[in-house]
Amino acid sequence: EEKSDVVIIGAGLSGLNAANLLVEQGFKVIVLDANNVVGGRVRTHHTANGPIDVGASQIGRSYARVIDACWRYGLKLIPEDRDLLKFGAHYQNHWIDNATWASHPLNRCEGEERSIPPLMMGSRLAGKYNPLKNIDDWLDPKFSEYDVSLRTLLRQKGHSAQAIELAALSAPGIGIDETSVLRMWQEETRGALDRKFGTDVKTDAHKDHPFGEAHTRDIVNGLTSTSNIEGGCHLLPLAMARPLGDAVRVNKKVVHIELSSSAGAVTCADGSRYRGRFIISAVPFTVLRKVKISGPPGPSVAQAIATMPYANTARLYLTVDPFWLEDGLPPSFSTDGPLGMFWAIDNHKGTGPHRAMIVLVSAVAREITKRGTEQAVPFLLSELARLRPASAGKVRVNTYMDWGADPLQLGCGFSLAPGQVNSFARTMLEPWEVMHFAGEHTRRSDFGMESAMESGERAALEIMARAA
Ligand SMILES: Cc1cc2nc3c(=O)[nH]c(=O)nc-3n(C[C@H](O)[C@H](O)[C@H](O)COP(=O)(O)OP(=O)(O)OC[C@H]3O[C@@H](n4cnc5c(N)ncnc54)[C@H](O)[C@@H]3O)c2cc1C
Repeated sequence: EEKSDVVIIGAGLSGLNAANLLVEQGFKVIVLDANNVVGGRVRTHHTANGPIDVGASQIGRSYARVIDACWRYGLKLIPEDRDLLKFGAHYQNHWIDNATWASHPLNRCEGEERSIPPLMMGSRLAGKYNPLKNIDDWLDPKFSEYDVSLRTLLRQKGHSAQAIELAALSAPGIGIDETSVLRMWQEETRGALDRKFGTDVKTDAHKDHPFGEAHTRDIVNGLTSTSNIEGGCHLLPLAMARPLGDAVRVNKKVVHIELSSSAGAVTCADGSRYRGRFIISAVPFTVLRKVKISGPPGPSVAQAIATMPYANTARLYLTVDPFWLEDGLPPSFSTDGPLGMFWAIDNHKGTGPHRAMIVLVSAVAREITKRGTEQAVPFLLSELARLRPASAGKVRVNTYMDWGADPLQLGCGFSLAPGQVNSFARTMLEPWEVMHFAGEHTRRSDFGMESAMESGERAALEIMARAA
């Protein structure tokens, strides 16, 4: 049995940030990760066409901790080059041009709903009613009445049946019924803050991006609105693990955590055991709920571990010849079928190969996971060929990633079901005996990678205060 001050479970950004901060303050730490490499949801696949970030890639201007870490470790931030070509939609077996959708015979929406492109309905209507001003308002009990699903909110606001049906195809989070509106607004309010850094986002040809992104190439404080890490985002967790040396152990799948009021012990699948005065769980609750936890009953976090839902995304990364020049249909498009979305990425030349992605979220992502990776890729390619016969022979696969199928993740990001902000989100950070919690799912005010860093910092500070 090996002893340390703090045993950290999970070597994603949250666990690694907590570890580095604790080591700086003189704590002995051990970081255990079940995977054979650190990084978790920051992962780069090295393909014949160069590195592809299949997890996190985008670094906003307001990502103080992530940018600081990149600069500290000498990683080069480069402007993101992922402008999407014009979007349309394949809806009820018809091709829809967003520009003429308002007068399309299939459009049965009402009033101002009519001019919202099908793909944008979920995020536009969710955003329209967002009353939050500050990034932690989502946890303020004064907004507790909004801990409801988007469908409930849209019905309360009198939206048409078709607007709600379209919102269901594109709702942020897991889906229109599965995610609390407060959780959607947390992400949106934090995203709005990011867009305020530097210059205003200009209205440009890419404003109909499904996630509301609009990349500006203006340089402010050395950064464009969205940066990537040259060579791949995975270089960041690798750099953060390096100073920790052999305190980071990979291939260590934690299967049992024993807790008391004075210490904790962790057992791995290979039988190795680690004892610590404190423990930090920095793994998603999808996987923590499969780990046996013994000791006194847990506080409200136990309910969160057992029931917190997770969203999924699966993505097929392609190189394509511009088949849209042949069929005249929109280069990028959303569908109401199992293909999800096809994103054609501008190569800034028009002709020649382009990068492209098939992006599945919500219900279609859940469905693709059931097929298994080997069947998923041919299935998605056949769907693309069915919808766009001109793509035949013009599509090459670079790589594929389904986060719901990864047994160490079982999803791409946390969600909160309607009612869960009120039932446990405000109190779930209370430690369970000596176990503290980090990970993007324990965020208070940030999002994406920055929320993982935020949470690792908070958990480290909690332990420093308790140990003092
Ligand atoms: C497809 C995708 C795209 C994204 N894009 C962006 C983006 O562009 N910008 C952005 O800011 N954020 C993005 N994110 C979010 C970002 O990746 C996450 O918020 C962040 O990486 C989460 O870090 P974490 O430390 O909380 O968890 P994780 O990275 O999930 O780390 C958890 C670790 O726990 C390990 N583990 C699991 N089970 C066990 C066990 N039993 N024992 C020991 N170890 C275990 C795992 O192997 C993993 O390494 C994206 C995420 C995904 C999936």
